[in-house]
Amino acid sequence: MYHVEVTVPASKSLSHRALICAGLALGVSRVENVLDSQDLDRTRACLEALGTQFEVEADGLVVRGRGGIGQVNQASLDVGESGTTCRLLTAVAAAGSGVFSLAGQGRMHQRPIAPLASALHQLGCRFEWLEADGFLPCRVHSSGLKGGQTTVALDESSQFLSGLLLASPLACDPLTIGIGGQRAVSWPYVALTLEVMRFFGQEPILEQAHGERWHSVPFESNPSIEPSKTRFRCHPGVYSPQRYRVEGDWSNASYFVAAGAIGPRPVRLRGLYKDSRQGDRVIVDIVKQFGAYVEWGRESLVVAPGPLQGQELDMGPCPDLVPTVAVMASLAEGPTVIKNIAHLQLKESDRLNGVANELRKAGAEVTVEADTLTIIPCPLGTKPLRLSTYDDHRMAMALSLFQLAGLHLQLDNPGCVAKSFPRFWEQWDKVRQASEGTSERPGN
Ligand SMILES: O=C(O)C1=C[C@@H](OP(=O)(O)O)[C@@H](O)[C@H](O)C1
Ligand SMILES: C=C(OP(=O)(O)O)C(=O)O
Repeated sequence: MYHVEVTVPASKSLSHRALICAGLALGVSRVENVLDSQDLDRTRACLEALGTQFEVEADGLVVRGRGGIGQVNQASLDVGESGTTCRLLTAVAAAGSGVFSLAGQGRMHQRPIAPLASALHQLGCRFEWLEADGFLPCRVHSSGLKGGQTTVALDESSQFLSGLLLASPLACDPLTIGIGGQRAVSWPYVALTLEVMRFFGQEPILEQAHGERWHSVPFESNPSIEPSKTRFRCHPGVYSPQRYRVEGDWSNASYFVAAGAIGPRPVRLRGLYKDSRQGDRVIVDIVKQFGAYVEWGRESLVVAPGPLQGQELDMGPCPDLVPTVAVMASLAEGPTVIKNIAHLQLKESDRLNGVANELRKAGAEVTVEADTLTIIPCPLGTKPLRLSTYDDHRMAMALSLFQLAGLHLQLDNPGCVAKSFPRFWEQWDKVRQASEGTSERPGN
């Protein structure tokens, strides 16, 4: 059957991490195929404020790092709406010496950083909250990280730990990072942090407690983490400059994987790495579980529609896929239950309630409990549908899947995709035109 073919952009998470490690390295790195998006602009600008220099090349960036942060005196970091920039670079900046002013935009001022601040406080930094305690804007006063022992709670975000790990080689002394709280959400993202750190020459050691003793263990992306029995041992060191190529983004691939699953046309995706450590690679297993057909070629993945059946899923490790899967579920047969996703409320929008609201407008029956979303598909209406993106890129991209069910969709802010995928609509047009034979976009 005729395929629609799309190329996915570079991984957002890996781009952030590669720029940070290259920016902290001593010497000149090349980071190829870096994601070009609003969030990465923020990470680049913040690293520049901390002393890293960038030059644009044909296929990426030349990055001149100074071997850490050092004495900065004063620096202002505007993290925009990027949680990853905020959490990762707050920890990295705190490894320098000076006063670091941090501010963001929009929803970023309501997304927590208190658990990270508490962990950094244990290492000698002081946070001055400028509006609400535990939220941006704030100032970090630091004379460097002293090493020793700290604990970070990961019930709300894994990014706190990723930040501490990235900063750990810059501490004066060896550092042990314990995991506090009841559970560790979004754990596969920690694997990405470790993978990029290792590439740039630094390797924190994961340990688990067995009785009284701690043992070093290999990192598994999907274990059931017992926070109090998990810790990282980190050593001071200097990142070494490297040539790093960013692979494709599985979170942003999810809209096209789901599009293939929903149909009517199979979708061929290029630019993805089959054995990626990105947790959102699990979208392939999820659509298969729903009933779609998936086939890997040498350099591409083809997803073809099947009769989709609702499922029960734990999506704690892969929160960014929830809007995608929720829309697909409302076009399937039978109920879908998505569990362990309380942290969805802390994203660019409250995605737990936002997804529920918009799916209901489309005709699905949706229940939200503390950390669970239940979706019962109902016949979709035929009237033009005006849906809200909440200025959230993942809401915009996921909701566009409704067009494949023949809905005439209007989105209030389609431009918000620029946060992670500025060329989304170009790629999406191919899918939509193949399904509808029109050239109309879901604009205002
Ligand atoms: O570390 C990262 O690159 C990310 C971690 C996840 O956030 P949380 O750990 O806050 O769930 C994810 O939602 C975000 O898009 C990217
Ligand atoms: C939550 C996201 O990103 P961030 O936390 O970096 O804002 C996302 O891209 O869905």
